[in-house]
Amino acid sequence: MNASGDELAPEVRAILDAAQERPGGDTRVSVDARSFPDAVEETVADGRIPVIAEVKPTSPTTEGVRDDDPVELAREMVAGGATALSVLTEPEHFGGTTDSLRRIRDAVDVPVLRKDFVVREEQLDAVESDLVLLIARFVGDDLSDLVEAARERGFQPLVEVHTRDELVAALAAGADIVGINNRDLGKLDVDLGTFEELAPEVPDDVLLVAESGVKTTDDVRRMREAGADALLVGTAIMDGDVRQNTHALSTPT
Ligand SMILES: O=P(O)(O)OC[C@@H](O)[C@@H](O)c1c[nH]c2ccccc12
Repeated sequence: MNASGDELAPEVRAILDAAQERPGGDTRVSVDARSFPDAVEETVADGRIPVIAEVKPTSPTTEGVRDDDPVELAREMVAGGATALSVLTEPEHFGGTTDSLRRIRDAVDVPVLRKDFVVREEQLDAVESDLVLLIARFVGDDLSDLVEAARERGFQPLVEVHTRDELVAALAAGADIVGINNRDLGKLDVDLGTFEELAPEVPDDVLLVAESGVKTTDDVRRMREAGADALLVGTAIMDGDVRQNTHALSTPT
């Protein structure tokens, strides 16, 4: 697999070029992670739907920037019933910072996913988090090594895939938390059918997350019926009252 991905939307190409240059941390982190599988189980036992709410100040597919205090947004998401949070730390295209992740993780007690374009081992050391995103398309042949490097530091790696080949690579790398991204990072368009197509190929003991494009309770139901253990929602939560939006999407209808 080509680690850089040849046919990428220009915005994504720019994100990836910037990510490749980004330095890592100087010292190796050692994380005492909050268990994501336990958090999912507790939510289900509570009769609610596990939602990972994403603090995403902006993105290449969003208009404008939300400049509220990220910590306040995070608290509201948890008050609305979020099982976990996803925090963008990519600075140039998503308005994220490692500092806001640090502050958010101090302020809440749910597991926090670091959302970034990690392509080299030392970039794992930039900041502590409970889960860390590894995007199969971008790490290519280094996936197994990065999964292992993440686990050695105490992170729970969430491996993101968009195609069958990437899913096969993720499972071969030993991923036990897999996110199927409905957004094609080549074209940036979203199709919930991606999750429906790939989910049946995922073994039952893998925790499966449906990512991107989930906007309504109907979308939530559709992804749950297709086998999603949890949903990762950004835009539809960030648009408006984040507490109310999180509550609506995590409440069974
Ligand atoms: O805003 P949405 O459509 O709800 O999507 C959230 C999340 O899945 C999306 O932000 C995302 C999925 N994979 C990524 C990788 C990097 C940055 C962002 C992402």
